[in-house]
Amino acid sequence: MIKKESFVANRIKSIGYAFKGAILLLKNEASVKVQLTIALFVTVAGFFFHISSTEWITQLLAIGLVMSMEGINTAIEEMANFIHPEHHQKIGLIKDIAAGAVFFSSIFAIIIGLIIYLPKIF
Ligand SMILES: Nc1ncnc2c1ncn2[C@@H]1O[C@H](COP(=O)(O)OP(=O)(O)OP(=O)(O)O)[C@@H](O)[C@H]1O
Repeated sequence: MIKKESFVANRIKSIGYAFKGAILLLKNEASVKVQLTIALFVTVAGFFFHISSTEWITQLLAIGLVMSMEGINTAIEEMANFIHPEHHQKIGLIKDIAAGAVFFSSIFAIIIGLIIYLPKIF
């Protein structure tokens, strides 16, 4: 029983740390702020154009994927700077690869947005 309580308490603590991380990203990362602004914009567009449940799910998945990728990219950048603050070709490569992951998710999120909204606009 004590074990179960500590498990639940630990899970609640972990959610607290994750929430703190999400707030840090939203406060400090310019790209996350831009992504949140775009997310709010397309959410308003979703209500305006009365998109379907499937379109909402796809749109929310795209938003979640891009913002999560950006968070992981930021964590990798922070870790790289901490481990090796000096200029190094390998650090540059690591950062570029992490940024490439964000690029992939962003490109496909844009394509999803075009598939949803282009037929409704034109
Ligand atoms: N320590 C380093 N050694 C070698 N190249 C680096 C180093 N730091 C950054 N670079 C290169 O500069 C690019 C930009 O690095 P930076 O850390 O400013 O990332 P950023 O994408 O501009 O960050 P943010 O997303 O926070 O604006 C990297 O992708 C990498 O090519």
